[in-house]
Amino acid sequence: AVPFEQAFDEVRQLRTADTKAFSEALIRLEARKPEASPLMRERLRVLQAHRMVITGDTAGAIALLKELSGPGMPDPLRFEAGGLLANTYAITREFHDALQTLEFVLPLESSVADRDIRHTVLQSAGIVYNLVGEFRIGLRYAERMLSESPTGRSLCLNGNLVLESRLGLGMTISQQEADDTVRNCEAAGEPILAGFSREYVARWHHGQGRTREALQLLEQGLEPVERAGYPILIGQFHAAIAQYRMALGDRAGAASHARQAVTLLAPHTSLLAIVVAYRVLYEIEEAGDDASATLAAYRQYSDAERAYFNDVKSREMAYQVVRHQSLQQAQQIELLHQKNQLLELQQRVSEQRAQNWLLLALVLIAGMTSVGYWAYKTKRLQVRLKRMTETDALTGISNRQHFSGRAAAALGECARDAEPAVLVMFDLDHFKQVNDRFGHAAGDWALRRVAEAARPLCRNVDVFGRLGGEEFALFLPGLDAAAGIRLAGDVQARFGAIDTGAAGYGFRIAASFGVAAVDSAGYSLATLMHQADQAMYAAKRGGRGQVRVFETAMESDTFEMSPAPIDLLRRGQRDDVTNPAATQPSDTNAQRAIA
Ligand SMILES: Nc1nc2c(ncn2[C@@H]2O[C@H](COP(=O)(O)OP(=O)(O)OP(=O)(O)O)[C@@H](O)[C@H]2O)c(=O)[nH]1
Repeated sequence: AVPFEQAFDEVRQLRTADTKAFSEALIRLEARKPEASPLMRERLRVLQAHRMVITGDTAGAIALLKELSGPGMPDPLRFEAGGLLANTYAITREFHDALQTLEFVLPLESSVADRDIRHTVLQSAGIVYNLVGEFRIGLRYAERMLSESPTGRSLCLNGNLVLESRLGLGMTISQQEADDTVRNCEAAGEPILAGFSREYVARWHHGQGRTREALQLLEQGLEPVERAGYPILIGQFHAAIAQYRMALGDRAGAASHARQAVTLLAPHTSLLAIVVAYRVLYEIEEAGDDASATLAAYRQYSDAERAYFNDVKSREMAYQVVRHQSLQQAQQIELLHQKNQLLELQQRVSEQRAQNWLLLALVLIAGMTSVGYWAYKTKRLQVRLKRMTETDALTGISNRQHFSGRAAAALGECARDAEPAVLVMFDLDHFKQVNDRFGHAAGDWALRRVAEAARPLCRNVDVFGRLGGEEFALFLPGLDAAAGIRLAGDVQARFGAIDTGAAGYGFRIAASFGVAAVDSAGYSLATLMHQADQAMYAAKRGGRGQVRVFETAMESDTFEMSPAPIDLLRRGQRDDVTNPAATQPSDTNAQRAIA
């Protein structure tokens, strides 16, 4: 007999290709359980959960998969089981749970070396994101997997994911792509997946006005799909055939297929295919002269349509609920809120001013106490508002504007007393990947931890601010460049100690630091900021995770590389110039920073 692991892989490959053979082979494999390693035994349970899903015991599968993807289990197992769990939730239409499961499952991808397992889970993720209307994310997963040259079943699934996402986004598809996808699925011996690809391609043909081709494609594919025995897919075929026959004027054929679709799909009230089938039946009745039959058909059609739209809405809602709001939105809201408060305050102040005269009279009677109270309240409001406009909403430290104001004032004092001063600027490394891989909420979490980590190292006279995005600055009056370097090192060490596990992820936080002191910049904040930025830029270019002090050579460096003005280099273009990794996703540095 073949070794257990090999037998296991063979059984696993059967799971969608031939469900009956899969169930039988799984029973034989279960008998060999004593030979299996502890991890393989748990993976065997994942396959058992898969069988439960196939046989309709989704509740049993969910309970088992929750256990297998639980926090105590090894990461690769959690990943594999969690992927199937998300998939199962999608089948039971619990999209909120599906998305929440993916939130913890996807970051575990790096713990799994086996491409097939990784792709299986990423494909489930792609399918779920498409189901909630996030086709762009689905497409991104599919394209990422395609870049790893999948074969067989995986190639077929990815092709389907690409077609589904592109159709969802209203993008174009090439004839070649459409043909290849169907052919790849057929070649993989996956009749059900081949059926799905035919269905997508037919939909595309129909959308392009080639209804005859769409019809032919489905009619040719109907027989193998019926043999594969997956009722939803067979129903979808019948519904689409009915729709296309109707469009081509064949009412009798359309009616017969529509009825078959309704019979097969009746338990799944929120499918688009059932809406299509009912619409065909309604259109046929409408052309006849039986008014009450027309009305009855119309009711069924409109009920189905309403159920479908409600379902689409609730899926999209699930995504919105699970996805944490992006910072930009949050900041915009915050800004509006602050503006409102300012207006409110201005109004209140002017109202209060008007009332002050009246108050004067009252003061004569009520005494000074009430004036004091009034002034105190106004003052408190003003102070609160001032604080709000000065701080960065996410991290609670100074925002760019306030930082600049305070640093300029402190620098002025240093100039007057001929004291040293140093500016330390830093920018988190590969932060985009934190957002991309773990979501904006994780990125926000990291930004807050970063501010918290650096703040305790500041003295009262120091100014600490967030300049924007993942860029921060510390202004240290009375200190020189050497002290700035030391501080940068201490801050970096504290970043290294941040436990991202607390946020449920595993990534490393590091930054590139640029230091500039008044020895080189003079007492101009603009020059200090510019020089610290140049030094930080050199730290990025030098491999990130380092501290660099400004040197005049850096200045000329920049200009040699590009004649663009500094400002332009600062925004966006800098990556292209200094970080070839930006265009090479396989950059090993980038991988390491996240791992
Ligand atoms: N979560 C979150 N992300 C932010 C915020 N502000 C900026 N970002 C993101 O920070 C990322 C910055 O990316 P890049 O400028 O490409 O830099 P990077 O990925 O850190 O790479 P290097 O700086 O070159 O090491 C972008 O993805 C921004 O969307 C924020 O307030 N919250």
